[in-house]
Amino acid sequence: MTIKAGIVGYGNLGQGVEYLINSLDDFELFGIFSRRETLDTDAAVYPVEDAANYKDDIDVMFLCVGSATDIPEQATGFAEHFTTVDTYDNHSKVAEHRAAMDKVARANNNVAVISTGWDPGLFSMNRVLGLSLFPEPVQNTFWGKGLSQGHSDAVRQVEGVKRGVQYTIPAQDAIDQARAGNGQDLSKTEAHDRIVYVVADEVDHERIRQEIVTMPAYFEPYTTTVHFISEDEFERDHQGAPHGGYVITTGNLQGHNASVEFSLDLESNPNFTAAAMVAFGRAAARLKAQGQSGAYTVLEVPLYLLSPQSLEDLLESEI
Ligand SMILES: NC(=O)C1=CN([C@@H]2O[C@H](COP(=O)(O)OP(=O)(O)OC[C@H]3O[C@@H](n4cnc5c(N)ncnc54)[C@H](OP(=O)(O)O)[C@@H]3O)[C@@H](O)[C@H]2O)C=CC1
Ligand SMILES: N[C@@H](C[C@H]1CC(C(=O)O)=NO1)C(=O)O
Repeated sequence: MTIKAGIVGYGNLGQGVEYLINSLDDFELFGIFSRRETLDTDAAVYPVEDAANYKDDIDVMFLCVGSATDIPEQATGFAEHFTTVDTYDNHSKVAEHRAAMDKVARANNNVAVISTGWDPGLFSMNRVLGLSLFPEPVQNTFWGKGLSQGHSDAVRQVEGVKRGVQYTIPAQDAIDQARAGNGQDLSKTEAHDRIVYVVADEVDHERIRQEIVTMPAYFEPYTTTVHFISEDEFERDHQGAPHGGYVITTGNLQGHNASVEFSLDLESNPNFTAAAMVAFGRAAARLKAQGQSGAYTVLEVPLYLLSPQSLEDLLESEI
């Protein structure tokens, strides 16, 4: 089965998805749907407002737009016409997003796999797995040091921000405590600092700083530092998007300690997120082919559907 893919949004994530779709044997790229008329790509480019005209040409539409505003405003409109995959990562509103996508996807006999990527995504899967293993599990999640695309997108949505990125810094002593099984009293908000770099006109600096540090869900619970820099400094010092993190779960079984750790070390956050998104896109196409409809988080997608191999082959080689 060759999966015909569309991409909405040609930012960091959209470019990563394009690379993967062009690299994989079971996908082919129909085109890219953008708010901009010209993009630096060899792929066919279409106005995003015309997307519904191509509903019969695309098996899976990858929504590579921002989570701060784009997904809440646009995703259900795509789920009306397409089977979709998104990386929505405002954790506090994932259940709300799932309900909205489920209603539209079911009404239109489409599948919507939401909040894919690594957190939410692979970290979510590993948190649930770790918590399922022990009577009294102790679990901690750490991100970084690295560039959060979601937090950077949220910064860029603040009026007056011309360029913006956010780096997440975990406290090493907190990680050490979690690994030693002493993470029960750790607070994720106290265990991480958030550092933001912004290019903006000086007259807007104080307002922008306040809007960022008080931004609910993204920054308000954390210690956040905002630096204002020049365009030249931004170009010089803020290229690339490395990231990573850990989900650490410890527990005791009849007097025997156990520690379970899932870690990521990413040279490119967007390329890895795209890899997770495309694997769930493969699952979305299969769920649709099975006659399924509605919204699915990563916790609800059978793992084997992500693989390019058949279940039979996986049972032979990977069980
Ligand atoms: N769940 C997870 O683990 C992860 C989730 N994410 C999510 O992915 C989302 C997208 O991240 P990312 O791709 O880095 O965001 P970008 O800001 O790079 O792209 C988002 C959108 O902005 C538009 N855009 C990009 N560049 C320009 C430009 N130069 N001018 C005008 N518009 C532009 C694009 O739309 P258009 O082409 O129409 O202009 C694009 O769809 C994040 O908001 C985050 O929430 C990211 C990483 C991990
Ligand atoms: N969704 C995140 C992926 C991870 C990174 C992160 C953080 O640094 O706070 N939280 O979740 C992203 O957009 O990069």
